[in-house]
Amino acid sequence: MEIVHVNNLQKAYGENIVLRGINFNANAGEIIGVIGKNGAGKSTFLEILMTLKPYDEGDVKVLSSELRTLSTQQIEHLRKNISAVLQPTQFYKTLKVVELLKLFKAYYNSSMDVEQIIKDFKLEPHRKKYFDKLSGGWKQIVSLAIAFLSEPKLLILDEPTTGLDPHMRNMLWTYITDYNKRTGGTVILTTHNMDEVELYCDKVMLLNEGINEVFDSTEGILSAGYKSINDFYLSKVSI
Ligand SMILES: Nc1ncnc2c1ncn2[C@@H]1O[C@H](COP(=O)(O)OP(=O)(O)OP(=O)(O)O)[C@@H](O)[C@H]1O
Repeated sequence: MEIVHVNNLQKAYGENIVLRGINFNANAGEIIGVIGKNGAGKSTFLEILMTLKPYDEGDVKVLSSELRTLSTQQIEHLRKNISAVLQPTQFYKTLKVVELLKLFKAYYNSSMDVEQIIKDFKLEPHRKKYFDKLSGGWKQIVSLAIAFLSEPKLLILDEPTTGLDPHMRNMLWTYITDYNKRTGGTVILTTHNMDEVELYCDKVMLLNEGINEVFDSTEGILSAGYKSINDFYLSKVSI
């Protein structure tokens, strides 16, 4: 089942043409890594999928809805089935971690167990701390835990592991892959860590000069003769 379908997507900020014709699709249950150098347009692409940014040309279908044709109400409905963690946030100043998780559980009407989430994300020592007072990495972990709490069909993560220590990075990837196996949820993420892409992603989209220069399975790329995804990236992308 197709979860996302993108055809000839184009997006400019004024004179700066960032996306020049992206073709992309994500099927149910896939984990897809979007890679490319700083400023390539990865976040812009994810924000469009998340219905947070308008685009200039092309078709973008998410969970069978063509974004351009949706009313505000339909967009709100669609957003309930998508979860996203974009760049780390500074809100929720006055709530403790456990209160935040309970609040979002109620908001999403989620059947997930908050105590299990606290355990899975190693949040026990931080449960009574104010979100505002957590370190950057732990804020990110809490934001990720909240994203999973909605049991989304589509999860969009912008550099989810940046700033996490190796144990937390490992914990997050274990959670993502388990979630994906358990629920069949689709995950689209950006990262600059090519080892993670190689280990955990089914498919890779390389954004370069505004187009999807490569969109292939991780295995397909490796079987083309590259030693690693890092090797592939360095060969394909110039500074
Ligand atoms: N709101 C905005 N207004 C104007 N230009 C923007 C805006 N957001 C992004 N850009 C520009 O669009 C281009 C792509 O930015 P984007 O953040 O999508 O890239 P990225 O691949 O996610 O980069 P990075 O890896 O550094 O996070 C950059 O040239 C950036 O300056």
